[in-house]
Amino acid sequence: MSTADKLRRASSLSRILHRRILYQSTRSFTTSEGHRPTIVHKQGLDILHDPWFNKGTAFTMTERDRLELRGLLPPNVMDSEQQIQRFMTDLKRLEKQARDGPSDPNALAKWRILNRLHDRNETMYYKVLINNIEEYAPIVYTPTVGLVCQNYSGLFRRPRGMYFSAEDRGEMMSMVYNWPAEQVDMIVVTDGSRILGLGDLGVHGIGITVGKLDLYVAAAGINPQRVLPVMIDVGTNNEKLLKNPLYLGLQQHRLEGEDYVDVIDEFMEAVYTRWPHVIVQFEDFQSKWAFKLLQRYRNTYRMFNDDVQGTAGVAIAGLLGAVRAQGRPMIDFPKMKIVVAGAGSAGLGVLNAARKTMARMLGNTVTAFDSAQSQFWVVDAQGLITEGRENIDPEAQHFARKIKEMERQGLKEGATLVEVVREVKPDVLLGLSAVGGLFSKEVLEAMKGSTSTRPAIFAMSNPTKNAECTPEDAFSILGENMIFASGSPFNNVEFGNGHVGHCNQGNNMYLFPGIGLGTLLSGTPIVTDGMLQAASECLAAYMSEDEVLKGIIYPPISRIRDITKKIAASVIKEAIEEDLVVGYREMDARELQKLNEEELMKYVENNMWSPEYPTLVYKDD
Ligand SMILES: NC(=O)c1ccc[n+]([C@@H]2O[C@H](COP(=O)([O-])OP(=O)(O)OC[C@H]3O[C@@H](n4cnc5c(N)ncnc54)[C@H](O)[C@@H]3O)[C@@H](O)[C@H]2O)c1
Ligand SMILES: O=C(O)C[C@H](O)C(=O)O
Ligand SMILES: [Mg+2]
Repeated sequence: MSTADKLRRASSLSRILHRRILYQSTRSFTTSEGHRPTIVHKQGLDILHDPWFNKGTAFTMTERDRLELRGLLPPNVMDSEQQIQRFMTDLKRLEKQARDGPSDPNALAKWRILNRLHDRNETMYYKVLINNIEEYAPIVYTPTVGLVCQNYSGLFRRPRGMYFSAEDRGEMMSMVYNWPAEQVDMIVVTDGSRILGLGDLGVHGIGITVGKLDLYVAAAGINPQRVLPVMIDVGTNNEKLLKNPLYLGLQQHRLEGEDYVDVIDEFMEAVYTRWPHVIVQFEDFQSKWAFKLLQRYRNTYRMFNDDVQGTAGVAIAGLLGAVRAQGRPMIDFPKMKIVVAGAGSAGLGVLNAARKTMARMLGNTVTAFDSAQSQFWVVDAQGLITEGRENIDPEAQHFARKIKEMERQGLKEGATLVEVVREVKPDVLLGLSAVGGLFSKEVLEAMKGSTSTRPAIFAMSNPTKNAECTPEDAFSILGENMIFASGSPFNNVEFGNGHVGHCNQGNNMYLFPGIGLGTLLSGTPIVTDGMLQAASECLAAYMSEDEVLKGIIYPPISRIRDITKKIAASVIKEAIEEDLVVGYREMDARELQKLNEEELMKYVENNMWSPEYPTLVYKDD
């Protein structure tokens, strides 16, 4: 019997056993008032939102099936004692001094207040978020969302989104109908295996999908009634969670190989059967699956991987900004020497896209590709990657440097980051390593040798504590002239002479909402490289000459709704160019093709949801 079959059998046996116990216990207590069943006239989310009937995670599996709750709660069934223990742990934590991150000690408390508002009144929640996006994006999104996922068992109150678990195999096609919305435009899905730079957080990773969708609503105006956060729980390899009785997910190691792919396949089939036009964004899957799943689905479904593709587009836009900031034209990009620390889903995504962009600028010939390749030096946990590396990840293979060539540069397989920076003297040092402080004083000192007139540091890892360095560290060593970007927000640095060191936020949030909205409104059946490139170029061109010369290479988050609109329009234009445009609602492909620039922007704008109360009218049917 395969592992999958064994698991299925074990789960159905436990359900039968559970049912028997339940039956026996009701039989022996039939006379006692407290144990008479309560008749309810509701099912699904209506039950979970009713304080009289809601039992949260304590709904048994049989009840979940009876009441159409399957998939609407995390998979681990808890008893009321455990529920109270979870609640009390959280309550007590508040009594201690909260240490929520370097910039805001009250971040988690703010998240709770916003989360409660989200549960009570969606329109008001999004109005608050949109009107104060600069202040609250760091609460609902990175960095606080990382802390939320780490503390999710205590913070969990009312479920949001859907949970598909390894135990639901064979059931997903019917479970999707437990979701109340007839139409879903956008799904963000994770398996919780690499949440930001925090590692495997299992089922608690659901928080990141909620955070990403908050930005879809706030920045792209996707209707909040049509978004769906999804957690696919295939187990966790986080030993702490496996031992924690209050963990909300399946307490088993992660499924691997075909068993794993079967679960993801079943999920994709189920959601596309119910909502054939939905767009699925894959988020925070560990690298080994991120690439494989992207290849598996990208030509069949409307999907993309944010960490691989969104990050790549944002990084390219930033790199082009760094070229312009030197007073050079973008076309000089292929001359940049770039050292990348981190060769996971994000690092390799950036490397592949940057190489393609350079090669295109050089004429797209074989020599152009080779020449582009030689502009990158990649350092991972084992140091510089060369062709001498044993068991090299096939995705990283393209960027492995020739041993002879490296010897000429005074470098060898496994050379340390500081050695590489010292020898290469790069224009850009870009980190996607998830190692906080990796750009140490020594590394930044080595960057002083950069041959660039304006060196750039991209410390892109999240959340804040994982940033490869802080802007203070970088500016204090490299001086005012340097360009700085980080994945999580930091404040600008004041030099005390009236000058300011700009801290740009290089985060995929500047792209994914626009990619999703453009995909939706063009109706394209797939998300192509051309569309991603168009999105990235649009972001690169968004900053004015004056701004980039001041070192401002990304827009402030206060402009995110405007930039998202423009990115969506650029994706639609590319879909038209590639003859993939289908249209959306009453706008068909032919009409869409006829729109001029201004009309296209109006079309995008008119389809963006805004948080305004509609007039409600009661109709009994
Ligand atoms: N700013 C953004 O928009 C953005 C987008 C996606 C991911 N990220 C961040 O990027 C980080 C990495 O994500 P991922 O999916 O690629 O993770 P991953 O775990 O797949 O990859 C991490 C990589 O870093 C390497 N690494 C580890 N220690 C290192 C060291 N000491 N020196 C050099 N390299 C080292 C690993 O070998 C691996 O190649 C995370 O912190 C994530 O939050 C940021
Ligand atoms: O979530 C973010 O803030 C960016 C990115 O998707 C990440 O995984 O770090
Ligand atoms: Mg991510």
